[in-house]
Amino acid sequence: MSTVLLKDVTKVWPDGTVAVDHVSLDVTDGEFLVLLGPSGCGKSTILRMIAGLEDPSEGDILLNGDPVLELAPRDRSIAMVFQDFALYPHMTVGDNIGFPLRLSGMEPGNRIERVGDVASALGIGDVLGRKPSQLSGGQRQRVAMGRAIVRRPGLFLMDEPLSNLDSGLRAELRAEITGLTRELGVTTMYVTHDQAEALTMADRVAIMRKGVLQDVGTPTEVYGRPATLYVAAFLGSPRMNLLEASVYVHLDQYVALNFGEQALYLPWTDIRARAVAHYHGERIVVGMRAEALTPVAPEVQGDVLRGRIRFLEHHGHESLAFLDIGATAIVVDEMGTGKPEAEQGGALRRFGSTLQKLTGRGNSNGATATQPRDERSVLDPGRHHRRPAELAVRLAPYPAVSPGHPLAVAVRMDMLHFFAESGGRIDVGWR
Ligand SMILES: Nc1ncnc2c1ncn2[C@@H]1O[C@H](COP(=O)(O)OP(=O)(O)OP(=O)(O)O)[C@@H](O)[C@H]1O
Repeated sequence: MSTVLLKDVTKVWPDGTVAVDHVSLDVTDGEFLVLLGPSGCGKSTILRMIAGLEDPSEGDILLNGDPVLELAPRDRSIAMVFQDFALYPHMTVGDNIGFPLRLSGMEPGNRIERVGDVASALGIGDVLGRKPSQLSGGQRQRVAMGRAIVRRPGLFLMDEPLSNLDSGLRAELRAEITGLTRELGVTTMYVTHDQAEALTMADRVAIMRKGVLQDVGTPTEVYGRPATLYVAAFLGSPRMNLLEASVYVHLDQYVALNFGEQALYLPWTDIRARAVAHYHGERIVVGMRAEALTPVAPEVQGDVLRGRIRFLEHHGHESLAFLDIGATAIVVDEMGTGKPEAEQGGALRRFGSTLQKLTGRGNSNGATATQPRDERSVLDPGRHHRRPAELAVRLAPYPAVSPGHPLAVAVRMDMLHFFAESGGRIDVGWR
């Protein structure tokens, strides 16, 4: 049983690369936490620091409340599995799995029993007498996992253990890994760049970008209410539609989100309207996932966007239509600091200044209206770019439409996401 606590941890390599940038994270006892992010974002470095293989440049890492660097390696009770694992080729599967127990001096009878239990939990009980060369890739990876977990570590660290396997095997092993770690109650940190893997396996997902922790939450939280534009863009398939909108406030009536040729209206009674109203006269990014969009008959009015199908993608169980709606899409390459907008300190100040603009007087919540415009984070063209939007909409498997057809889609306003151009989420009380 283990807990892990990272307190403001930074890792700067000697060449100046900041691999991990002030990351704070806690992993509770028995939790399965997935570290998710693109290649080079610092995931492996975090695991290696927790294992005591690298020292943090700043900050503390506590294992069960004790600084990890003060613990002797044998007292850490950590097992690690990597993408490139090496089995002992001359040993049988059983001997490979049992090797750590032999090293620790466990008596052969107990050893054989423990190896048998682990092997059958991993579905390799029938190949214990084989050599690694006589196994499939998936079986070899199971042996590597068995060898890591057989000592019953308190903490299991896995670094992309499935990335060399084909997709069918990956899906199968995902379920086995989560089943096994839950059964054993072992705290697990699992690194991957595969968002589907993260969302299906994790109790909680921690999403990283360029060494910075962007968001931490259950799969439902990070998918349903992503903290930053980057997280919104990273999670989900098809990707979230991210549209540039200019905001216009009609006080006490609605907040108009203008997408160019058409608009949506957030009623003033909507709890998020006031947060979005801070951006009166400015541009924000409105996110809508395909599940927030439902094709409707052309005559339907209300919260509807209309466009023409540019192209269709057939995925077997569904089709995706990509609509030209005369709007501008934001394509995220790299986004600002990735900190929630509230932490960037702009939201309250901007609300004050917006209300002043609208009413000519100060606001009622006591926020000051002194934020100069040029202090704001602005769109950095090097970090994300715009292009004509192709709104992804889900259709039935064999839709009775083809490219060029007009299509109207009803928009679930309660499923919209609002982000500042600097990348932070702007609807207050967002989770
Ligand atoms: N020993 C090292 N010396 C210098 N830079 C390093 C070293 N190890 C890693 N880095 C750099 O630190 C950053 C983070 O690397 P890390 O391996 O933690 O990323 P990652 O998210 O695990 O990537 P991947 O998914 O590709 O393994 C990268 O920019 C990488 O090039």
